[in-house]
Amino acid sequence: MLEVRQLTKHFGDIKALDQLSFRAEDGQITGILGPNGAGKTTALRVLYGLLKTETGSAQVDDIDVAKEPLAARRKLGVFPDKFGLYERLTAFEQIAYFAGLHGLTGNAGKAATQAIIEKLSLQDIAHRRTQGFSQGQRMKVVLAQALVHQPQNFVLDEPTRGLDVMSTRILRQQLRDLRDAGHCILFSSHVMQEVAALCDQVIVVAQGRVVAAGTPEQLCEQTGQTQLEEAFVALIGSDEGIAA
Ligand SMILES: Nc1ncnc2c1ncn2[C@@H]1O[C@H](COP(=O)(O)OP(=O)(O)OP(=O)(O)O)[C@@H](O)[C@H]1O
Repeated sequence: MLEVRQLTKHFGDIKALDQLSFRAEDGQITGILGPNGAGKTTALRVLYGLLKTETGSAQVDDIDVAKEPLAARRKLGVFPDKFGLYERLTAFEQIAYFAGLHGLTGNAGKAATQAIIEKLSLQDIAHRRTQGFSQGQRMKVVLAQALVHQPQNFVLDEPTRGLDVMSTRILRQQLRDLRDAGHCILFSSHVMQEVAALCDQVIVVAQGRVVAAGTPEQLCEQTGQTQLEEAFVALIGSDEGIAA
């Protein structure tokens, strides 16, 4: 479970978060949908423990992120918006390195690495250096490194940006599998189709505030629309910065 309560954050004169509160439950895929500059990335950075706010708190399961950042991070997998690989390392070494960062070293690290490699069907490429990997192969290695410590919660910032169709499909299926296994998935997006296709719950954010929250069907009902895109326009009064 992931929750933020009453977050306010300024960057100079810009109010990036304005009393932002939302909750993402276990066993659900929750999408934060909002136009450019709405505060999505800022909110996720607070959950990772990378950013402090002027007011409010962030919670990962029963842990307060500000008070116990390391404990919170152990329960969190993060799929970054831009990803790089250490190209001199093999996929196995890269994933094992991240296992080590989460305290899984020695045999425990190797076992965890082997387990996620099998889960994501990476056996064929596990012992190749990542230099020259296709985009789909790279994405799977990054996914494996984010999940190697078996976090209960998984946060992704615009996960499919720049991914090809095949990689996007693989990633979406993984998110559904994790959801079905009872994990909490939270991702940000400004791609309407992605949110409509994947999310159990949608949190619509604009100008650092939640303007609506509910299932895609509830948001449509609430606004008297049949399509999420139209519901979104009705909720925030514009579709600027949102991709169909
Ligand atoms: N480090 C920073 N310094 C100054 N301003 C920032 C910083 N980080 C974010 N902002 C500002 O805070 C606001 C919210 O930004 P944020 O990146 O959270 O939006 P977003 O919803 O993720 O947008 P996008 O969809 O474009 O990625 C924006 O006006 C942005 O310019």
